[in-house]
Amino acid sequence: MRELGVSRHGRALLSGASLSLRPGDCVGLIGPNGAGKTTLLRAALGLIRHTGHSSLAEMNAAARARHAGFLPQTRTVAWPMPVRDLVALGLLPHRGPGAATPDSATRRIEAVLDALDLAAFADRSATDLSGGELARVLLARVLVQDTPLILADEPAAGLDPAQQIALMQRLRQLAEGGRGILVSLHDLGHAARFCTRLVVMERGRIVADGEPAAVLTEARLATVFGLRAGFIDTAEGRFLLPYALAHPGADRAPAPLHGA
Ligand SMILES: Nc1ncnc2c1ncn2[C@@H]1O[C@H](COP(=O)(O)OP(=O)(O)OP(=O)(O)O)[C@@H](O)[C@H]1O
Repeated sequence: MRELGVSRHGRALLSGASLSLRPGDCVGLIGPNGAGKTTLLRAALGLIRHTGHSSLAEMNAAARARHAGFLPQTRTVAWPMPVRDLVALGLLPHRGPGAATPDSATRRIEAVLDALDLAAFADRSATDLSGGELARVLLARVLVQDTPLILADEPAAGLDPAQQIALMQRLRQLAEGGRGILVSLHDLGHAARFCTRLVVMERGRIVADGEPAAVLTEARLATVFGLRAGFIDTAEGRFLLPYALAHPGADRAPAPLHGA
């Protein structure tokens, strides 16, 4: 994408966003609430009105669905359909509605359900799942779509800690297998650990793009995120752990509770 911009009611929600996603990239899109991460993902996919250039947005819907899978932040399932059928919808870009599911596709669905520990849910209604279970089912639908690019908007939200790590490992593995991943997330520790590259957004602009260690500096953590963080060294590497507000007393700090 080049110089992507989104404005609403005279306010710029996204300005001058340029970014390329290559095979092998696991790019973490990070930034405080309201920084413009969802806006960038949606504009990149052509889902909202924008200015500038995005190669995905310029494709027709069928071609785009073969190029990029999208996991939106909202996880609404309108119909009480079985999990297996919901996941099978990921095949539509490859075969068209109503076509019979070939054996290879059925095997792919079963393999993805197994890989995400969802086999036991396959016949359950998707509307009867817990939030974290549904999140995994929607990821399964994107994986069945089998696209070279995956854009995911806060896919870790609502997952338990083990599932969050499993998700981040999976996204990293997919990148290592040659896909391009662009994932928005708030856990800076996971961003630093699992992403090959981080793009930082602040007030609708990309303010940094590079390797995690170069991007997550003490100064940036303080100015962009309002955080102080430390590093924990373990046998498996170095981990970033935010532990305090950088500016206690500023508007990010919680107001005191009277009478508590
Ligand atoms: N249709 C719209 N009209 C007006 N403002 C909007 C619209 N959509 C989003 N915004 C505003 O644009 C800004 C960026 O929103 P966006 O959802 O992209 O942020 P985000 O970085 O994904 O935030 P979060 O981490 O909270 O999910 C916010 O201030 C939001 O209120």
